[in-house]
Amino acid sequence: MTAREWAGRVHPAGPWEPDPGPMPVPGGAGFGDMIDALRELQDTITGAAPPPHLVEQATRALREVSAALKPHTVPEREQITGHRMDLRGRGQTMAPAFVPDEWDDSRVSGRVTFGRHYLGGNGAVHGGAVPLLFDEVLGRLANSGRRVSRTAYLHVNFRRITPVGVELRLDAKFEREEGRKRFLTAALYDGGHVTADAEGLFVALRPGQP
Ligand SMILES: CCCCCCCCCCCCCCCC(=O)SCCNC(=O)CCNC(=O)[C@H](O)C(C)(C)COP(=O)(O)OP(=O)(O)OC[C@H]1O[C@@H](n2cnc3c(N)ncnc32)[C@H](O)[C@@H]1OP(=O)(O)O
Repeated sequence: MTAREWAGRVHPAGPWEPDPGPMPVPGGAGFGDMIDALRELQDTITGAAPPPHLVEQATRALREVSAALKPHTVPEREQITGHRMDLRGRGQTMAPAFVPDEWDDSRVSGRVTFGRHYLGGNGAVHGGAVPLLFDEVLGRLANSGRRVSRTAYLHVNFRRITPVGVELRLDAKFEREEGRKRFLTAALYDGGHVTADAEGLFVALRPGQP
């Protein structure tokens, strides 16, 4: 079973928890640990001011890891990152890992922490990383139990700074559907305060549309 076929399996409990079934998981049970280690590395490198000799040592070590993995490069449909729905953040590090707590096909509520990697400045998350998180969560909700759609627009309001290193709550809602158009909203909370909110239009793809 390829990673993409595996991603299509949905747990009876809901679309945010796929049913692994009796199968060897693509990448094995440890794939998520590798991705967590990569997240940690991104945060650590972002925050580090190491001496030059340590920079050279780290560069060599990173190149060694890349060289070991490169022979295992696969086409997109067999790629594991982004397809392992059982893992935090679908097993990718592009967006911060969203951890769903409650969900159905019309709403999801969960937690997220932007690590140091996502720092813009003065303790605030980069203004490009917040829409990335909204697109990830709204996109996944838009497609939950429905035909695949793509983001047509995503409007984001930055209400106050989104702090780095703080656990935040994100609530997202499927508002309505008009033909192929799906309208969704979301808000990101630091305690009782909204730091950013979003409205997105997702358009269901026609057969054969990329
Ligand atoms: C498969 C295995 C996967 C396994 C793993 C699963 C992972 C699952 C988790 C995914 C989580 C990440 C989710 C990320 C989601 C993205 O980020 S997708 C990437 C970013 N988006 C894109 O690249 C989209 C690029 N744009 C397009 O492809 C096309 O413009 C679209 C959006 C498909 C629409 O084009 P179209 O199909 O030709 O539709 P069109 O007839 O023009 O418009 C249809 C309707 O929408 C309206 N509309 C279209 N665009 C707009 C707009 N910008 N503003 C207002 N109205 C608009 C039209 O006016 C029209 O309205 P009506 O006339 O019907 O009232």
